[in-house]
Parts: sequence; structure tokens; C-alpha cells
Amino acid sequence: MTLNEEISCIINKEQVDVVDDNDENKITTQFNSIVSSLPQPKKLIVGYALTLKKTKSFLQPKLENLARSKGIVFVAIDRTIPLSEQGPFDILLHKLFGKEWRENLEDYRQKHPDVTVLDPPDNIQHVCNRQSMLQDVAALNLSNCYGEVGVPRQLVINGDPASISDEVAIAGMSLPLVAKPLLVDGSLKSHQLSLAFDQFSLSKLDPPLVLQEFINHGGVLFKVYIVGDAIKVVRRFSLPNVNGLEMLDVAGVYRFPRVSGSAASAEDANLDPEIYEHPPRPLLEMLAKELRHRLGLRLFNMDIIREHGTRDHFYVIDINYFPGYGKVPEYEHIFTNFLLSLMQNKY
Ligand SMILES: Nc1ncnc2c1ncn2[C@@H]1O[C@H](COP(=O)(O)OP(=O)(O)OP(=O)(O)O)[C@@H](O)[C@H]1O
Ligand SMILES: O=P(O)(O)O[C@H]1[C@H](OP(=O)(O)O)[C@@H](OP(=O)(O)O)[C@@H](O)[C@@H](O)[C@@H]1OP(=O)(O)O
Ligand SMILES: [Mg+2]
Ligand SMILES: [Mg+2]
Repeated sequence: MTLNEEISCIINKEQVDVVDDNDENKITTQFNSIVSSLPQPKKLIVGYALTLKKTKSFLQPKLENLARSKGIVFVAIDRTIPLSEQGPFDILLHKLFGKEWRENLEDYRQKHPDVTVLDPPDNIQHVCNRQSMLQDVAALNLSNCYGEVGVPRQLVINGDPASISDEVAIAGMSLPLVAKPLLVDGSLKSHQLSLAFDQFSLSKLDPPLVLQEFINHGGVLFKVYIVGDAIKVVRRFSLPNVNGLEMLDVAGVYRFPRVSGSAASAEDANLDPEIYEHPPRPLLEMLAKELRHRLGLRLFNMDIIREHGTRDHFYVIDINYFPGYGKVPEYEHIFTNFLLSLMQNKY
């Protein structure tokens, strides 16, 4: 007799027999034991190694609750114990900096090819250096009927601050320039940017850094969040345009705070439609698909700006690994669907 037949037999029996209390208990026990012997759906165990700040912003109750209802369990990784002594895990989520952690994780990844590590440490390193971060966008040279996507001209400065002005002149770069720390290492310092308005003040900058030409973009930027195949775009306030006349009046280096990281969303702001209209979806889809593949990453975001006065000239100015997904509307659905899809593809 099949299991189904056995269960329906018991249920039918319960309906037709005249049962006393004892019989009823027996039937219930028998029924429970059959149900518990049925194969239980396998839980998806996701280990995570994140900073406290990230854990708080990412692992919100709405994500954990939805995940639990879909059979996904998040388990914190203990960094004081070797990774291979923990688990078993199906998926490993991580964003921690430092060579020791990277090597530890790479070693674990080699020994446990069955565990999906999001994402491979070497691929993450590539976007933690602003010299290599945008190389793949530049190489892609995306241009089609929906628009063009490029990167601002940029120059890496490693040496003496006194020679920056000469290096900029030789490279033929135009002011103003955005100065960004070369390495993104999770520190506040790596997000301390400045705008240099004149060539004399360039010597005040603190290498190693990347100098990027400032692109006027109407004070709005688009954060394009990628989670596997899913794309979610949000609008944020950014630096205002700088015009030539104003440039004559301003000199020096202006250090600016993390404008785009602030919670202030530009979603409902009353803006010029030419500025606030999202980049065309098909263009973003092509870009995301290519970059996922070229960067070998599934969890990242891009900061994209539209060159002021154009409809379809876009620049990628920044790529971040495992960004602040907690700020993205509906992220709990996007993320849990993504985790489940990883397992479906695997089996
Ligand atoms: N080339 C550029 N032209 C115009 N504005 C720029 C340019 N580069 C950066 N900005 C402005 O400076 C802000 C910060 O730059 P960027 O995103 O590169 O820094 P970040 O520290 O990596 O930021 P995040 O917090 O997103 O990681 C941008 O959001 C944008 O407002
Ligand atoms: O501040 P949030 O948590 O929202 O996330 C930010 C994230 O910080 P966190 O990883 O410590 O959380 C940053 O990472 P690091 O470069 O400092 O490693 C960077 O990715 C930002 O771009 C994220 O902001 P978003 O681009 O999503 O607005
Ligand atoms: Mg940015
Ligand atoms: Mg960044």
C-alpha cells in the first residue's frame, strides 16, 4: 500500500468506525507517526559573516520572518572558529575586509565547492579598488538605441602630491575633479571625497587616490541594485551642477560628506522630468547582465548619473559590493527569491 493510500485508509476508517476514546488516540498517534515519517522539506541554511552595522541594516525582522516562512534560516558565522568547523551551509553571505578573512574564505571555498559563496573574494577585491572598479564598464562600451553608458575620465595618483597638477595637465583632464581614495575598505575614510576646483589646490590632496572628471548631472543619481538576475533602481540626491562662471569664484578643495549614502530619497521630489526619469530599463538590463558576468558578482550596486542636458548619456561612477539592500523597497522578497533560485538551479 502506498503512503497516500495508507493515510486515506486511516482517515476513512475514522469516519466509518464507531470509535471510542482509546481508538481515537491510537489513530491520532498512528497518523502523526506517518506524517512525521514523510520526507520534510529541506531547510536552506545561509551562513553570514557581516559587520554589526551591516547585520543590523540587512537582517531586518521583515527579511528573517519572510525567509523563515520560505524555509530559509540565517546563521551567524563565528569568526573565532575555523569556517570548516561550522555549518553545514548551503550558501555563505559575506562582507568583511582583511587579508586573513579573504584567505580563510578562499580556502573554505576550494574545499567546499558544494557551498555557494556569495561572492568569490577575488572578484570582490576587483571592485574594492577604484582603479579597477570601472574597467569592465569602460571595456563594455555599451551604446545602442536606448543610450550610451561610459565612465568619467580618471587618473590614478600614487606619488607626490606636489606633482598632481602636472600629471593632470599631461593627461589633459578638465577641472573640477572629484578626488576619491583609491581603496574601498569599509572605513569611513575610504568614502571621504573632495572636489578640487583649481590646479593649485591639487597639491593639498592625499594620495593614493583616483581623480575623476566631474560630470554635471542635475543633482540626481540612480542607484541600481543587483541581486542575481533582479534589478531595482532608486533615485537619490547628488552633488549639484557646477558651472563655468561659478568656477571662477571658487578655489580650493571642497571636502564633501556621503551625499548619496544618506537615507534621503529623491523618489518623490518635484524635479525636472529630464533629470529624474530613470535610465531606460532595457539599457540597465543589458548593463547588469554583462557586468554580472564580467565581474563574476551577484550582489552589487552601481551609481549611475545622466549627463546634464542629454537624455541618454549615462556614466557609471561607482560600484559597491553588497550595498545597503535594507534601504531598497521590497528587498526581503527580492532576496529570498534569489536565495531560493540559487538552490533550484543547483539541483
Ligand atoms: N565623476 C563624478 N561626477 C559627478 N559627481 C560625482 C562623480 N563622482 C562622484 N560624484 C558624486 O559624489 C558622490 C560619491 O561618490 P562615489 O559614489 O564614487 O563615492 P563612494 O564613497 O564610493 O559612495 P558610496 O557611499 O555609494 O559607496 C556620488 O554619489 C556623486 O554625488
Ligand atoms: O550604508 P549602507 O549600509 O546603506 O550601505 C553602504 C555600504 O556600507 P555597509 O556595507 O557598511 O553597510 C558601503 O559599503 P562600503 O563601501 O563602506 O564597504 C557602500 O556599499 C555604500 O554604497 C552602501 O550604501 P548604498 O550605496 O547602498 O546607499
Ligand atoms: Mg557611490
Ligand atoms: Mg562606493
